[in-house]
Amino acid sequence: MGGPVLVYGVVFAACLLGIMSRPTGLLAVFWPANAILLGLFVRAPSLATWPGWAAALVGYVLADLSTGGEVLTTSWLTAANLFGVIVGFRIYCLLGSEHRRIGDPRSVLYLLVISTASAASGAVIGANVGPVFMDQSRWIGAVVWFTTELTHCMLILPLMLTLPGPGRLATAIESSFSRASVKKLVPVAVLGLSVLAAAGLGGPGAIAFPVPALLWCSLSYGISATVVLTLATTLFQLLFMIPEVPYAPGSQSHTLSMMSLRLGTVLLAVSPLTAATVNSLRRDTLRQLQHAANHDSLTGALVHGSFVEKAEALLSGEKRRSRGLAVMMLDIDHFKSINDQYGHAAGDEALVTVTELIRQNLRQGDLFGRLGGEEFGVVMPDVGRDQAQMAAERLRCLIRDAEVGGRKGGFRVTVSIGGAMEGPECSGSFEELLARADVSLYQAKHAGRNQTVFAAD
Ligand SMILES: Nc1nc2c(ncn2[C@@H]2O[C@H](COP(=O)(O)OP(=O)(O)OP(=O)(O)O)[C@@H](O)[C@H]2O)c(=O)[nH]1
Repeated sequence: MGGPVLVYGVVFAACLLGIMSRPTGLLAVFWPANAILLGLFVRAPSLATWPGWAAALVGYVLADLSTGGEVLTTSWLTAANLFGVIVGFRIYCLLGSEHRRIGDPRSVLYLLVISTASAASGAVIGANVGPVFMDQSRWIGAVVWFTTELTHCMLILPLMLTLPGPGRLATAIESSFSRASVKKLVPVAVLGLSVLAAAGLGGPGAIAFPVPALLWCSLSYGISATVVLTLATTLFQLLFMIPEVPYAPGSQSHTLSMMSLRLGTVLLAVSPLTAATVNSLRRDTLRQLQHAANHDSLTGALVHGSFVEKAEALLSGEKRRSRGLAVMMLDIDHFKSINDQYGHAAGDEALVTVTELIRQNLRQGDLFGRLGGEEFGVVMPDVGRDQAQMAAERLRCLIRDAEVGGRKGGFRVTVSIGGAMEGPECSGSFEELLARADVSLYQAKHAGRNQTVFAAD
């Protein structure tokens, strides 16, 4: 029940907004209802049920009738509005979900094609606005309807499809402010300057002045921020910068020239939006590649190189803290015979079990990685020797008591642990610390395995 009520409320409010911009007896200048309804249904397809469409119809009709619309005019205007939205929505249903949130470089082009199809469909019925509202031909009526609808779709749909939900929006704004710096604000400042320069200099080419700055913004910020900046720039241009055309207002040539300028202004947004999607896809791919390069595919733990790199960074930061830093090496005992006895897959399962146990029992800020084969490394910053030894023993006992592969007759594994401390009395590089932990591990193995040995300071 809540869905249709929401749809009705949104359509009714959007229509009232449009009607407010409608001079008496003329066509509305701003009509966001169709693009908003299309965006709502594309974003939340579960709302596009029969009751949802019926609620939209009631919203259109009641908004018009309650503000003095005549039944016949209201009927064909509503038919034109709804027909355009239905066509747009049906085409969107044919596309993958990534295009519904503008997550692919082709999404903006699809958006343009769908907006064109939706606007053209509505214009077939909406062409009547020519003779009824403008004292012009149906052809001019169709052009005006088409241009107005396409403009609104290209302005409103990107925002509706990319705006994060309320929770994510608050987090995104918070993190943007926390990461904001003067350097990061340069592209948006240049955009502001180029818009001002365009407004100041004027002329037919001025609408393209902000495009380079918009492209810079699209390469510097995420897709949502680019959509907002593009929308703000385009709206500013549409409201304050459309140049005069050399035709008498009200003439056919004047109407066509104004529509052409309006369309050209909106279509300039295609490049920055496409660049933003390409850039955000590139960033996501890089992030995934970086994660794959830094983490072991079986256990998800850091690989040797990344572990050492992060440990060295931790060690250089640690020197400024009060307590020591512990480095431990954990090695599964007789792992070769586990593989031989239970099979390689069971050996892998043992590696995953040990990884999970270690990971779950470390503090936030501790570092953990797989050094190779059945050998793991742990760095605990800001600990004393006793505390580190206790933590190592606890890990050893937890691993000893856990069962691997319980479903088809499980088995147990043990680990030997070698540790070394870094502190005021025993400083050194991470390489030296790891070498001392390795010697302790060797001693633990030599002394019978399943035990912890810490190097003397
Ligand atoms: N299942 C599995 N086995 C691995 C993996 N990486 C290394 N191994 C095996 O781990 C075994 C390590 O054997 P060793 O170095 O002899 O050590 P160990 O048998 O644990 O003996 P100690 O360390 O002395 O207790 C080798 O048989 C490797 O093939 C892996 O990713 N999965």
